[in-house]
Amino acid sequence: MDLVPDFEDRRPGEVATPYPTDAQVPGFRMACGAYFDVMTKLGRAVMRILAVAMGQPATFFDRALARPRAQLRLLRYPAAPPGMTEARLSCGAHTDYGGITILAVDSPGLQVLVPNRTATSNSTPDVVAHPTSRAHASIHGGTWMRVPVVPGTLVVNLADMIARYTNRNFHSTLHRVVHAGVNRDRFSIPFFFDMDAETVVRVLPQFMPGGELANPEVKEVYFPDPIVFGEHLMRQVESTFGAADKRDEATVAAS
Ligand SMILES: O=C(O)CCC(=O)C(=O)O
Ligand SMILES: [Fe+2]
Repeated sequence: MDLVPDFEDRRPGEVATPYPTDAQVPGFRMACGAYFDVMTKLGRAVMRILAVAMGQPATFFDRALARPRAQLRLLRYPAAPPGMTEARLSCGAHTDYGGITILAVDSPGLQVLVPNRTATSNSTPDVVAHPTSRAHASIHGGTWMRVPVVPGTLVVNLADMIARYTNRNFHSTLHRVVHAGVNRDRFSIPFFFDMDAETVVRVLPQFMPGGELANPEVKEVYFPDPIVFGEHLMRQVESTFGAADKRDEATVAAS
């Protein structure tokens, strides 16, 4: 049995889960709205910092973020049933699709892959457990690192478009959730802060091999062609949710 999140605000092609009424859960909707607004402000600030880190003016993303694609998900991973000890994926290995994800978690479970650039005998075989990791053909395994829970902090994951702008000098973090053998629920709140779906994304010249910001070890041009973010999004959503049944078949050992 896999432990998958049992609530999120929407799945592709579906309308958002209706909010409970104020009589049912007083203040819930208002709190979600307030959190969304604060995260949008934070998202803009983080993207400005990221722009500077990418050698661009702080305003680099402003146009693409005039109408951001922002989504808040409220996830609950149910506690493992009594007696279940097997380690199974609660959320299969994947990368997020757009700009950044700002994540609040209440308990451990999130793991990120620290990739090897070149093949070694220690390569982790289950990196290919999820269809979207096809995008990671150049990553020859790596080590799953447990992300510590530090009260009062948020986790920021870089997503696919940042890897594209930087020719993978900045990674779009491959991550998964392992919440098994734990007898209490886990809650997490990812806020996906992405550019307008019409944004055209191409590798910045500074990150091309030999470019002034490029790691000399990165010799390959991973993304020769520009893409429209919305098209990437559609493809990834189809491959992720279309294959959801197969997604978590692989049993994983938490490293
Ligand atoms: O629950 C988590 O910690 C991560 C969730 C996640 O990666 C996602 O929803 O994309
Ligand atoms: Fe994610």
